[in-house]
Amino acid sequence: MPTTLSPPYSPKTLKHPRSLPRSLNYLLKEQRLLFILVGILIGSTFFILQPSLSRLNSSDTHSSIPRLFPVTNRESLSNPFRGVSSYGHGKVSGRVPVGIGRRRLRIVVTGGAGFVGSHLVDKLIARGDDVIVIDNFFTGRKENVAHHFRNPRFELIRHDVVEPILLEVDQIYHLACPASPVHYKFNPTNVMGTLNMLGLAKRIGARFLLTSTSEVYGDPLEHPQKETYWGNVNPIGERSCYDEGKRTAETLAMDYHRGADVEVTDRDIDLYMNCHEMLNLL
Ligand SMILES: O=c1ccn([C@@H]2O[C@H](COP(=O)(O)OP(=O)(O)O[C@H]3OC[C@@H](O)[C@H](O)[C@H]3O)[C@@H](O)[C@H]2O)c(=O)[nH]1
Repeated sequence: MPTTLSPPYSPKTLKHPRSLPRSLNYLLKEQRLLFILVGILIGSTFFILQPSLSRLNSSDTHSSIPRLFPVTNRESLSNPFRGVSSYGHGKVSGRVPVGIGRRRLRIVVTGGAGFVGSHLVDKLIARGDDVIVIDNFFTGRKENVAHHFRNPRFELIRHDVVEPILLEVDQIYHLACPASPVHYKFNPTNVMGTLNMLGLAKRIGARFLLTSTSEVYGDPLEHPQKETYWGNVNPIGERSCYDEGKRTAETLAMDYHRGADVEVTDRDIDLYMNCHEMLNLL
């Protein structure tokens, strides 16, 4: 065999890995480094300024809405969300870059055909969320929400919250409650209804807002009532089933929070007549 023939296979010579000085050299050539630094600077300025600008905008829009009552709420005892970022506008604590808008939420409003509920529904729909109203029309009226009927983001279910219901939502605003003495005497909504809705919140991991009332303090001896005040209550009076019902609902809500990690907040809706405020609570 002739020895001059070249071997059938010659291994490829390995490229030298780029050495550090060569990479630096590449970066420094043609002012590439300068361009990178300017890019980083522009990017960070944008992300730093953007949240402050959007905060400015949102406070502008809020300023036209008068706060009807001082915000002395029942928060410090019962709101485990303090310090937790809220989905609502104006309270967003994280920085959300432009283009990544607020996620559209699916929300249940029980008692959404009532006075307070229907105004809350208007606000939620205007904010861009999907809203399901559950109401048995005990005291509420279909007409209160009729203007949303053609909106695909709105649903109305005739249902008594005293019976369980299964829905997939992110938040539950629980307002269903017989509000006048003639009605609330005969109705276990506050206990059974709240229990069912808390059970739902627990199963699907939804946040829960309970609309309470200053009547839980009974005939208070302190004015205004502080979070730490427990009230002066009459458990056997004419109106007691309303107060006791709401108190039980609060107890249940806190038990579900402590025992099942349900994120709850309960609010004295007498002080929170402004639905705009309520919107930012969950
Ligand atoms: O068992 C019931 C009772 C009542 N409801 C509904 O719940 C709604 C209650 O609305 P109302 O207009 O009577 O009362 P309001 O809107 O004034 O107050 C309501 O929201 C704020 C809460 O603090 C009150 O306790 C609550 O009743 C009605 O639409 C009623 O039909 C139920 O769906 N199920």
